[in-house]
Amino acid sequence: MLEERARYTPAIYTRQSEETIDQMSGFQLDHVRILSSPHFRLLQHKTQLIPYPYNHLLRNRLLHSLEVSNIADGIARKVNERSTCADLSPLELDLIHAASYAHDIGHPPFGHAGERILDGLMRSASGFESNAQTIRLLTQKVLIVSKHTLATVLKHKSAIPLVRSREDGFMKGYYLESADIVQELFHLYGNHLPENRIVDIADDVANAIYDLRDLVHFFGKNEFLRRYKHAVTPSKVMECLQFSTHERLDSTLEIVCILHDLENNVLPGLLSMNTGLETIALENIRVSYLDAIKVKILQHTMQIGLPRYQRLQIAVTKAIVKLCFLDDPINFKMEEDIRDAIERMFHGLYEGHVNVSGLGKAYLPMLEEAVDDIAKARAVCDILCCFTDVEVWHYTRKQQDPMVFCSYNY
Ligand SMILES: Cc1cn([C@H]2C[C@H](O)[C@@H](COP(=O)(O)OP(=O)(O)OP(=O)(O)O)O2)c(=O)[nH]c1=O
Repeated sequence: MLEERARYTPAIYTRQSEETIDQMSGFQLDHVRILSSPHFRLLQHKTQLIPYPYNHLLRNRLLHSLEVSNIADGIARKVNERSTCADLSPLELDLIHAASYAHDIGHPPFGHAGERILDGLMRSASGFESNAQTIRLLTQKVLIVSKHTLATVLKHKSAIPLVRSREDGFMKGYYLESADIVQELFHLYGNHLPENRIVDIADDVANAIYDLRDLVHFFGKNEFLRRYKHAVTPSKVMECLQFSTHERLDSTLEIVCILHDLENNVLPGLLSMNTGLETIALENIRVSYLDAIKVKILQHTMQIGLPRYQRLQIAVTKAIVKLCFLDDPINFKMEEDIRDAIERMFHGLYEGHVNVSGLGKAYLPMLEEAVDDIAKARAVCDILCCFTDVEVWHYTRKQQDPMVFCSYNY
């Protein structure tokens, strides 16, 4: 199975399936291709927020992609109601679903932690960035999708320079190798594609709804509350927001209101430890975001966005996740172990030593075809992204299960 993953090539269609394909819209085809691609399936074994693969109550990247698709669908339907009134053609829901499913397929094992570690290893060759990797994957004849779907998935507007110094921080962008196609996308679709905006908003909203739920399930009610009371104060949230939002904040008053709203209307349901009440709480937040979506149509162009309160709500939730989990010694310790595992696997692949059961040496031809060291390092990243969190962990930890995360004290 791993062998198939590393060497995945597009399906060869029979005459009969070609006819079926002809009957599908281009976006339906994109949707089906992504749904059936191994890269999409692998997301079920990649970290979303908490790298704790055997806790099936926590989200993984696949579940997150489904959440994004669901929320983006809700936003697009709302937009379509407005466009019908304004005599504009409606947005294609298949495109929205295809792009939502595809938006994270470039993520490596262990999600953002894996991304930062690979970026460090790739500093002399443009680094590693998940959205750049998604665009690479979707433009490499590995998983062919339409340009419109590609433009919907593209997150960043500038290229990552080829050479970066060790001291440079993590950089978002697309790889220079994708510059021509990205320019073409800007030329064809401009900078403000409504579908792109919708998937972006849905991505943020999905995290704002479900990240807190993950924290409650990971820590348990009492430990979550202890951390929340200790770490989440209006001034600490304000401090986090200064780095993470462009919104102007003059006082902590708005933050106090948002925290109050969250503590009274969202947390009780999440902390009830009652599936029914939790579902209602999650559904209420989802509906409140969808109701808040603003659609403006000006001279046949569409502006889609959330009001300031909801934008701040998203930023405050990110801050809570950072204060209660991402900046916690538990997470730093996990990241240290993940660093060790990813670095060893990267070097093992580069040197051609990796021989985990199922993969064998199937990846060697990909390395042999690389024309120089930079191409070889990029091929190693491609191959590494075909592994799951647990596989990387097992390769370097002599089959020791990542359940060890369980024993971390908090
Ligand atoms: C920055 C960061 C985010 N996360 C989680 C929090 C959210 O669930 C999710 C997204 O966080 P975001 O900060 O919204 O990151 P992003 O939008 O750049 O990335 P993407 O949508 O591609 O994931 O990742 C981590 O687990 N570790 C991190 O270091």
